Amino acid sequence: MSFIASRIQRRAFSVSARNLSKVTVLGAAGGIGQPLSLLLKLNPLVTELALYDIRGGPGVAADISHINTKSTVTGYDPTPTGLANALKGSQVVLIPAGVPRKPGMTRDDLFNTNASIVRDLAKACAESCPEANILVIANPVNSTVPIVSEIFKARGVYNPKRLFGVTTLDVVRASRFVSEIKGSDPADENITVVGGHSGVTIVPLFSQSSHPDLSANAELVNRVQFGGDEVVKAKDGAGSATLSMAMAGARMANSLLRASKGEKGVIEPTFVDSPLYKDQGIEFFSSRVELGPNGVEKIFSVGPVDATEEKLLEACFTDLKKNIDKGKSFVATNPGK
Ligand SMILES: NC(=O)c1ccc[n+]([C@@H]2O[C@H](COP(=O)([O-])OP(=O)(O)OC[C@H]3O[C@@H](n4cnc5c(N)ncnc54)[C@H](O)[C@@H]3O)[C@@H](O)[C@H]2O)c1
Ligand SMILES: O=C(O)C[C@H](O)C(=O)O
Repeated sequence: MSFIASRIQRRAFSVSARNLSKVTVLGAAGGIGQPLSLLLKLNPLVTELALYDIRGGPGVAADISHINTKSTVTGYDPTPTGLANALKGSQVVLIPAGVPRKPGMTRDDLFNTNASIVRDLAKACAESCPEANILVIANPVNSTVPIVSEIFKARGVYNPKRLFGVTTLDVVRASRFVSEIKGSDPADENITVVGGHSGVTIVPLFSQSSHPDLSANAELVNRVQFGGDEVVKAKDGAGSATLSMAMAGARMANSLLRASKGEKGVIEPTFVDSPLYKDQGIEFFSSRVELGPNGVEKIFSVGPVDATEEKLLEACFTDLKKNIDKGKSFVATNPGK
């Protein structure tokens, strides 16, 4: 083959490789995993969908694979080899694997079960797809994201631009709740929510929206901070938000895929390794983040806040720091196999 022909062939390969987007869901047979996988199957940017769960992955995959969109769908056996194959070549890995809350529980009450699930899945990711974008949905997000970072660091493959705690549901809720009050279209309500993803660590910044008066609406602020509890209570022991979460997770994955294809100006709120409050010992923080081909492109600062929001941020910092430290020390004391 001539030099030019081989160059053309190599270029064609790299262009088509760039157009291939394998997305993996770990926990694909669960309450979130199933509708999330369905929404990903409907996304034309996804070319290959890999579904893994400790039970039921192949069944969900067989079902979804009959949907007549172009992507291929494969369900993997719950074995180390199945997990490795599900992850190999993946560009985006979503992790909703883990137990959900029951009424009366906080997200932190899930730590004892979910920390080791996420730790072990993170090890598999570090091994099989160290360059993938990892989107952590499993709670408590404030602690599970630091767990993933510690595992990647220990293996020398940590890239802070590729690790995301999914906090999209908080802005989805905030815009919906505001629209209910204002009688507006939620699509027109852009509400910034910063901090973390549990209770008082969720800080909506209504002063930055087109309704600055709403920052004084304590009931609304509380509803955004504890929106998850509303669903847990209504489901009465049958779990937490799954359908709205699937929509939020699919939106975040879609934004990452769009940005990875070169689209500019794609911004999502997400819990990332962030410089914003590192001087106060807070290593991860959710704020508006511009996404790009390398994952995190730009982390926006919180911006101006009013006196009420200043107090909310103070309460957020105290809890968030504890949650992050808890995740980090878990890996130090429970490194697993
Ligand atoms: N980030 C958010 O905004 C947000 C929103 C809603 C729920 N969540 C969290 O997402 C998690 C999942 O919620 P759900 O309602 O889908 O729960 P679920 O119990 O319905 O589903 C969890 C799935 O994970 C699987 N699983 C467990 N261990 C696994 C492992 N080691 N490998 C692969 N799969 C494994 C289970 O078999 C199950 O199918 C919970 O921790 C919940 O708190 C987060
Ligand atoms: O509330 C929960 O436990 C699930 C999730 O974090 C949510 O915000 O709905």
